Amino acid sequence: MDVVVVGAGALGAYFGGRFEETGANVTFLVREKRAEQLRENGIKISSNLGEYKNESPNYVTDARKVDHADLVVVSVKGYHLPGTLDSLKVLAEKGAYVLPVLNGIEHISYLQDQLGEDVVLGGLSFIIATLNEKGHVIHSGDFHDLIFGPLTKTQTNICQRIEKLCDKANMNGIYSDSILLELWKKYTFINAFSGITTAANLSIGQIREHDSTFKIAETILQEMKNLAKEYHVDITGEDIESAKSKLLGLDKEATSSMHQDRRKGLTLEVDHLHGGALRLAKAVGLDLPYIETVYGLIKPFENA
Ligand SMILES: NC(=O)C1=CN([C@@H]2O[C@H](COP(=O)(O)OP(=O)(O)OC[C@H]3O[C@@H](n4cnc5c(N)ncnc54)[C@H](OP(=O)(O)O)[C@@H]3O)[C@@H](O)[C@H]2O)C=CC1
Ligand SMILES: CC(C)(CO)C(=O)C(=O)O
Repeated sequence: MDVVVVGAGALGAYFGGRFEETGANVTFLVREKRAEQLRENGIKISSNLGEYKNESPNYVTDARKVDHADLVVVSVKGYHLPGTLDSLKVLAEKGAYVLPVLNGIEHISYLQDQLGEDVVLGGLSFIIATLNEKGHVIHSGDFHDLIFGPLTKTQTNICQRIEKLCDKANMNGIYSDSILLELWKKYTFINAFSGITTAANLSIGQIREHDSTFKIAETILQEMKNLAKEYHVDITGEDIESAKSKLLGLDKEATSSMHQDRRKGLTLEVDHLHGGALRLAKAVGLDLPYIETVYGLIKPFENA
């Protein structure tokens, strides 16, 4: 399969590297600075689940240089998505399907509007990954799940092909028949987890020590359930309990990628995640007071 990865950051370099490892033809579509890093340092994954290195990965800085693509994995931050649009249009015109793996939900309808409904697949990931100063992936934790699935009936075949590719790869690829629900479940979890850890500037263990602080995360889960319902997505009480158990079961040092970005002084995805929930809520006349509060607390740290 010919795969283009747009955004060779933590996620893109990880999953792109894992696909490359199977022998798939992977091209990283990157900007100039990252191209220089790939030229000098290649792709490298450090992980307890298996190391990988490619000293000379395929990369381009211009989508028009890609001859053919079956699949485009989009792994940029929410605030960088508009900047990828011209490239995605070029690749979609060449017949590629687009698999975004960003956290959040608004990007799905945004991409569908721009590229056409049939082009955009549903995708998300559970992984803890970051890039070091050389641009190499540091994967921690013992999970590396890529969940994907069709958002229209026409996408079954490409999703089966992705499943076959994932089966060969060192990752946990999961084909979901209800990817929209999975996207909302992840969005629910991440808004609670990234919201409380980033706003409090604490890892999850310290949050759990204070009932009144943990309660904020629990209430965000509930608010996201109410929001999903307005969009005809049924997140159940059991799903909320399972998200809460996940927060309770995480290693005490664990924290969200947004909180890690805050610690590093990087730009935060708060507008894409919590801001997105507030926009969706406003459109249906719903109040999300806890999410609004957390959004306000994180906002001053948004820009690097
Ligand atoms: N990291 C994690 O553990 C997890 C992250 N996620 C989600 O995945 C998404 C990606 O996160 P992550 O991989 O951490 O982000 P990173 O910041 O590590 O990577 C994003 C990459 O996108 C590149 N980029 C931005 N704009 C463009 C463009 N126009 N063309 C090409 N490349 C571009 C950036 O390159 P440049 O160097 O040029 O700026 C950067 O390398 C986010 O939505 C995040 O919430 C989900 C699960 C876990
Ligand atoms: C919770 C986690 C680590 C799961 O992948 C995540 O998506 C994030 O922090 O952005």
